[in-house]
Amino acid sequence: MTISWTAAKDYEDILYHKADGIAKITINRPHKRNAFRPQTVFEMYEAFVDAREDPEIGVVLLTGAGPHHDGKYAFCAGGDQSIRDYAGYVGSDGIPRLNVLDLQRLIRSLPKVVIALVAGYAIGGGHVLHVICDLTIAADNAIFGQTGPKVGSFDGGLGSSYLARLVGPKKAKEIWFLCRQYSAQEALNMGLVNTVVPVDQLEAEGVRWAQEILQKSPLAIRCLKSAFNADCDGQAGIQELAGNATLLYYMNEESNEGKQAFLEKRPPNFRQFPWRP
Ligand SMILES: CC(C)(COP(=O)(O)OP(=O)(O)OC[C@H]1O[C@@H](n2cnc3c(N)ncnc32)[C@H](O)[C@@H]1OP(=O)(O)O)[C@@H](O)C(=O)NCCC(=O)NCCSC(=O)c1cc(O)c2ccccc2c1O
Repeated sequence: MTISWTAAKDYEDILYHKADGIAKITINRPHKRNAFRPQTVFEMYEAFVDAREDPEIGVVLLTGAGPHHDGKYAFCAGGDQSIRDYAGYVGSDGIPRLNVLDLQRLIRSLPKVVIALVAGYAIGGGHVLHVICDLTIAADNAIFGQTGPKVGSFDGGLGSSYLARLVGPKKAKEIWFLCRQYSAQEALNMGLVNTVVPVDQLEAEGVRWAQEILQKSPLAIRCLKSAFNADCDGQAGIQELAGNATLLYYMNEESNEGKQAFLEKRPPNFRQFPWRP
């Protein structure tokens, strides 16, 4: 399936494209297996906000540039260890950050579908990124795994608790405690990804899934996404789900009567609306 991407904005560490209701965010540091630094995360955050605010966009594809010169592919190898210091990953401003956690929350709360397209390595914080995406399409060369306990890190948030939701607590503990690498087929078998396709068909498959989703009701998809996340995300999840209820209520005559009455300085006539069973 071919699609004519248009560059939406130029960045240093990512590529950002749009076409036909789909946004594509590509981590573009293949020399580092697409490991992220704070700037990479800031740029991704900005692109995701842009996609959220654009009413034409219903699906975001998240992927990694590649292959690198050595022929290897990567979705993302997590935080750039060469700039990791006390208290986080240090950017050009000298401030250490773990700002990928902000990005994780943004992806989960985005009222649109986010699909990870994974070719090659999805490792460490890069693995967590695909885990929190709504759907994952893996290339047949994809390799999944956590490295935290090997490199002196851990993600005790969504990276572990939500992973356990996907693959079950025993498997999630195995992934974190042993730091092994898993093939695309193993990932499919444990429910970590939705499907596996040949690497040269990865983007086309992602576009196909996106186009199928775009035929569906935006409000239904929006409410379903927040419903899927609500219990895991606690009060923030309930806030999101309830926000969608308010949004729908604002689109309703009954809600409009309250606002109109206020503006017209008259008592509201809510007696015209039924108390539904
Ligand atoms: C991904 C690999 C398994 C690939 O191995 P391979 O042998 O194919 O390639 P190389 O190892 O030779 O790598 C090629 C080239 O890329 C550089 N590189 C790869 N990954 C990183 C990285 N993460 N950081 C920096 N640089 C990287 C590598 O140095 C090579 O460069 P040369 O100049 O030497 O050519 C393998 O590369 C690998 O295991 N990578 C490390 C994976 C890893 O441990 N990632 C970090 C985990 S911790 C994390 O991501 C993390 C981030 C957060 O922001 C958090 C926030 C809050 C809580 C937790 C967090 C967290 O855990």
